[in-house]
Amino acid sequence: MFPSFPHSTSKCLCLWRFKFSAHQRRMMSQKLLGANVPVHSHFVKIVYPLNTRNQRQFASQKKASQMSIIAHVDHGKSTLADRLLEITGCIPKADSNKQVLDKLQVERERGITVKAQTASLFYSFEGKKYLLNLIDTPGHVDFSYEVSRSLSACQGVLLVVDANEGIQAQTVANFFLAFEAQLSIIPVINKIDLKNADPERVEKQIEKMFDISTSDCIRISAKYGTNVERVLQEVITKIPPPKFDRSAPLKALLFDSTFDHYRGVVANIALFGGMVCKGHKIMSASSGKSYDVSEVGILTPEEVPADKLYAGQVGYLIAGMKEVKEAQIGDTLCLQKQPVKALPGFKSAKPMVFAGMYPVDQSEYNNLKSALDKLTLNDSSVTVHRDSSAALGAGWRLGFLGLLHLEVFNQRLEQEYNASVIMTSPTVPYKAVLSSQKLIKEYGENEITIVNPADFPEKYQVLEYLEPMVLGTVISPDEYLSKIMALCQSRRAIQKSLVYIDDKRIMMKFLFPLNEIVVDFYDGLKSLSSGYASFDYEDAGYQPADLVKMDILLNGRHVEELVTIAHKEKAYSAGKSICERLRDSIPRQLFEIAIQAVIGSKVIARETVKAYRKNVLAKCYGGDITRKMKLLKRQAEGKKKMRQIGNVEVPKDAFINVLKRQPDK
Ligand SMILES: Nc1nc2c(ncn2[C@@H]2O[C@H](COP(=O)(O)OP(=O)(O)OP(=O)(O)O)[C@@H](O)[C@H]2O)c(=O)[nH]1
Repeated sequence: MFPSFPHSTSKCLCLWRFKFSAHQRRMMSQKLLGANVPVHSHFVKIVYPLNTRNQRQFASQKKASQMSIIAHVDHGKSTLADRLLEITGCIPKADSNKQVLDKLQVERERGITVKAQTASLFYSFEGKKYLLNLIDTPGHVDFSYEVSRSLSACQGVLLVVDANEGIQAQTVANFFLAFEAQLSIIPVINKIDLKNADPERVEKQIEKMFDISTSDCIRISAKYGTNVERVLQEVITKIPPPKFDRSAPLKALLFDSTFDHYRGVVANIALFGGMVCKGHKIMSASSGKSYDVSEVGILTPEEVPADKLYAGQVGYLIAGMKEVKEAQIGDTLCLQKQPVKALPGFKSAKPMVFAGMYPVDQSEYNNLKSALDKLTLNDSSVTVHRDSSAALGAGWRLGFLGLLHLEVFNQRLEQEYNASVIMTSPTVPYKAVLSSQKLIKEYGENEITIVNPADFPEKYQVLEYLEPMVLGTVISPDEYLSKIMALCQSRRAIQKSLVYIDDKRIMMKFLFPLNEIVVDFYDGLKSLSSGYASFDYEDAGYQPADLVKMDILLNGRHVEELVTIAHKEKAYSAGKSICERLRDSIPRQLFEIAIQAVIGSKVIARETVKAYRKNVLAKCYGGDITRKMKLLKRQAEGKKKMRQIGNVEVPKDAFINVLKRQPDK
C-alpha cells in the first residue's frame, strides 16, 4: 500500500526518508507524477513558448507557470521577488531593496510579510516569451494559512533557504506543505554574499532532510541579483504548466480578495478552465448568486486591466460584489449558464488564540462592524463571532492563528480603517467535559469549547478540563541544547525526538500545551540561543489538564479584559506576573490603586500603584491662557486612550502588553 506521508503529529518529519524503502519512495514518485522517477528529481520538463502581445495565443499554447516563494522568516522571499520583478521589467531597477510586494503599512513598519501577494511576470528565454505567476508568501508561522492557500493556485515553489542560517523550522513546515500539495520544489540558497555563508552545508542539509539532490540547489544573492536569472530559467524548465482546459466552461478559484471603497470586492482568481471577460454573467458556486463582470486584469503587481483572462492565468476580477460576504475565499466562479462542479476550496483555518474585541465607544459599533467585515475579507483566517459583555458592551470574539496575527490584525484595523478598539486578553480554546445536567441541556452537548474565559464552567460542573496541545519543532545549533531543554521543561513540554540535521544543528520535537508557547515562548527561545534557534508548531489535539479561572481586580472591580484561564501549577506565578506588569503599565493617579489576582475568593497576588497628581499646568508660568488650554486639551486626548475601570484609568494597550511581556517562570 502507498505509505501515508509523515506530515502528521505522530511522526518525526526529518526521518521520513529513512522510514521508506527505495521501492516505497519510487511509489511515491509515481503517485506524484505518474512517472517512474526518483522523488528528488521529480521535476517535469515541459516548455511552452509565450507571445505576450497576444493573450489568446498564450492561452492556446499553454505557456504559463504558477509558483510561490516560500521560506522561513527573513530568508529573503520579498527581496528575491523584487529582483524577479526587476529582471522581468515589472518594476524599475532600484538601488535599495524596496520589497514592493510588501504593500501594507504594517508590513513595511514591521519588516515582515503578512499577506501573500501575486504578480504576473513576462520573461523571455531562448527567444520565447513566458508568463510566470509569482506569489510572495509570509514566513511567520502565524500566517501559514496564507501560504497553504497560495499553494493551491501553484504548480511549483521556490524554497528559499538562507546560506548562513540553513534550514529552519518554517523551512521544514513549508517544504512539507508544498510536498503534500504535490508541487515541484526548486531549492534556492540565498544570501551567498554573506561573510559566514556556507551554501555547501545548507545543500547537504537539504539533501538529508528533503531528499533533494545538492546539484538541484541554486545558489543566489537576492540582494545583489547574483544568479537570480537562473532561478527564472529553472522555473521555466522545471515547473510544469497548470493543468487546464480552455475549451471547458469557466472554472475559477477565488483565492483571495480585497475591498475597494469605490469598486466593491476585487477578487483574485486562478482560472482552471475556460475564459472570462468584461460583460460575462458569472455565478458563485457556493451562493448561486450571479454578477456582471465589469473588469478583469492581471497583477504586475499593480492591477493592469486586460481584455480577457484565460485558463492557466492568475488575475483579478471585479463583478459588482458589494457585500463582503459575497466573496467567499475558496469559492468557485463559473458562467451563469454553464454551472460547473465546484473546486475543492480550502480547509478553513483553525484559530489558536481567541480574544474579545469591543469598540471603545459603543456608538462606533456599526463602523467597527463594517471595518471588521472588510478586513476579514482580506484575511480570511480570522474567525468572528458576536459577543457581548456587561462591562464592555456589544462586540465580537475573534479567533487568530497566533498572537502576532492578533497584533497585526489590530494594527491593520487602526491603520487601514481608523478603528479604535479594546481587546481582551488572548486565550487558547480550552474544552470542558460537563457533568452538570443543567449545563449539558443549556449547551446541547456534554463537551464544550471555551473561547471566552468568562464562560469557564466551575469545577463542580465538569468531569474534566482539556487543554489544546501542539507538536513544536525547534531547530538550533547543538550548543544551546541544555538551555532549550530547560526552557521547554519550564513550559510543561514533553520531548518526543531529537535528531541531527548536520554535524552541528539539531532538530527537536516537543509536545507543548498551546497556552505555554502562544505568548512569549519564541522570544525566550530566540534570546537564549542568541537568535539562532527557530520554532514552528502544528496542532496535536487535546489533553486533560488541571485548570483554574483567575480574575484580576482593580480597586475591587473586575477587569473583564484580563480574566485568564491558567494551569493550576502556574496560576500563582502568572497572577503575580500580571499584577507586577499591570502596576508598571498603569500611570499613577490621584488615589492609590490596588491590583489583585484572585481565584474564586482567594487573593493569590497583590500590587499597589501609589497615588500621584499630575498637574499638567505646572509647566506654565504666568498667565498664558492659550498654552494652558493646549496642555489641558492634550491631557484630554490622552485620556481618550484610557479605559475607565471604576474610577481607575487604564491605557488601552496595557492589557495586551501585560500578557506579552511575561518573563519566563
Ligand atoms: N546580505 C544579503 N541580505 C539579504 C539577501 N536577501 C535578503 N536579504 C536581507 O534579509 C532581510 C530579510 O529579507 P526579506 O526579503 O524581507 O525576507 P522575507 O523572507 O521576505 O521575510 P518575511 O516576509 O518576514 O518572512 C532583509 O534585510 C534583506 O535585505 C541577500 O541575498 N544577501
